[in-house]
Amino acid sequence: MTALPPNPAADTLARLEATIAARAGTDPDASYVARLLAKGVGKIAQKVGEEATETVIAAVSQDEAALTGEAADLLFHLMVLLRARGVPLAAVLAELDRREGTSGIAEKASRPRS
Ligand SMILES: N=c1c2ncn([C@@H]3O[C@H](COP(=O)(O)OP(=O)(O)OP(=O)(O)O)[C@@H](O)[C@H]3O)c2ncn1[C@@H]1O[C@H](COP(=O)(O)O)[C@@H](O)[C@H]1O
Repeated sequence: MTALPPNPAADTLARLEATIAARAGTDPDASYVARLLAKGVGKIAQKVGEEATETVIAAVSQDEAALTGEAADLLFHLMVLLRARGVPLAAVLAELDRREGTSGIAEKASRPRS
């Protein structure tokens, strides 16, 4: 089997997932992650929605640096939301792996008509 090349992006997200897990249940006054998790899924989901909106605004009206920052905020809050719902990053990555090579256009065309 051919070895896969190193994947720094996946490493970064895996480290972030471990940090988020380590913060769960710690002092909310000392950790933003702990504070978010203590607020529950509803509040975290709301934050993800807000960060998604800010990312969209940056994409259409701001520079690359602003978009990069908002995208990082969005990914971070999404990772906290996954933790709050008990969905491991590996499950999301496995779903992306499963989709690899399937054209979005072909997949949509294969859906049963409603
Ligand atoms: N990547 C991040 C990260 N990105 C953004 N943020 C925080 O997310 C918050 C978002 O700011 P906003 O202005 O949108 O939100 P807010 O106004 O403070 O919140 P609201 O009360 O208005 O909802 C800020 O406090 C940012 O500092 C992050 N906080 C933490 N991390 C990572 O999580 C790790 C653990 O952080 P702590 O739990 O704080 O130790 C850190 O070492 C980082 O690796």
